[in-house]
Amino acid sequence: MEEEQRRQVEEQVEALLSGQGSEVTGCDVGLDQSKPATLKKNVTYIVCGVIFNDKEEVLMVQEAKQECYKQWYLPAGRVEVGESLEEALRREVKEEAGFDCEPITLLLVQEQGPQWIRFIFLAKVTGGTLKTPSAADHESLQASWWDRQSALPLRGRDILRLIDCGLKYRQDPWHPVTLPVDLSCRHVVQRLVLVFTNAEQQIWILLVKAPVLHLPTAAAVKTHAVTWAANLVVQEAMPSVYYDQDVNTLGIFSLQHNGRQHGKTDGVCLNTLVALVPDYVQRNEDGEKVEWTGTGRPPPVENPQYVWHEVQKQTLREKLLEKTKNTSILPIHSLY
Ligand SMILES: C[C@@](O)(CCOP(=O)(O)OP(=O)(O)O)CC(=O)O
Ligand SMILES: [Mg+2]
Repeated sequence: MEEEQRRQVEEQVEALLSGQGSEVTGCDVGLDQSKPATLKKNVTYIVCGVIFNDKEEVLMVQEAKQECYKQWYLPAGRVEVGESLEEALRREVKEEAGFDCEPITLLLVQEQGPQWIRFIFLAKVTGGTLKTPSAADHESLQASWWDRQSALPLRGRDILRLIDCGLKYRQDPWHPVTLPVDLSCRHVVQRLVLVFTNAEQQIWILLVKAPVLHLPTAAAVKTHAVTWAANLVVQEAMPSVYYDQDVNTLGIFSLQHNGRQHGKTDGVCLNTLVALVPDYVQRNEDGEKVEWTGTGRPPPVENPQYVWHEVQKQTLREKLLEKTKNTSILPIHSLY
């Protein structure tokens, strides 16, 4: 029975690695500290489009808002109730720049806790016309292609890094195309593929045992970064060695969002790869701290709800080791 469950977990991890999602059926950690996500109440999602023309100029919009009047920014805006992230992107680019667009991939997710998550897309123009000053309205004054060299009064310099992300990805698509998977979720959660690897190329994944073996799912709490949820899991699984570990969220395999039912499916599930790396020291059998040599087994779990599963499937092991080494997955940056 357990063997079958382990096999199923490995199958699920392979599916997540290929960018698929899977239904969020429950939450193991943090649900008591988090409420169902409700757009414009306890979560704000922002979409932002990085769009280039064939001269590698980037599409910019001139803001009409009082607080940033006549300053330039990427087309961006808040997701509205009932929208998918891609629908919000298309709407914002149309309203602010006049173009129809098609998302190519997510480039980056930025977060300041579940109450502010920004999804940056690389996208391409598929129709429409550039918004001119004669079409100025409350959404924007106009749009323009920017050569990224000439002086331009910016609403925020934070977009320079986003433009760089887009340029780098166009030149070298260094992670798989990653677009939101249309699966509903009530909370903002991280489903963790939390791994421990050693110098012998072995790799373990931390699993929760009941009701059946599964990947830990942790709800984001508003007082911490979304990615803090992984720390909560490690703290619960191995409290006495928690402070000797680095919990590194390496990136997102896939992202699930549906958004159609306000207050019921406003959540997001981030399927994340997290590496547990002992600090430069580990403890020996006598509990003394010793230099970690990169060999050996993962730190023992102390909570009977958790168990380490050593990956058996060769192809999965190789894929996970490669992802963990090269972090060739969608990045998530906590701006907390
Ligand atoms: C990331 C932003 O700076 C840009 C998006 O916000 P907007 O103010 O442009 O929102 P809309 O009015 O919906 O277009 C917002 C932020 O939180 O900093
Ligand atoms: Mg805007």
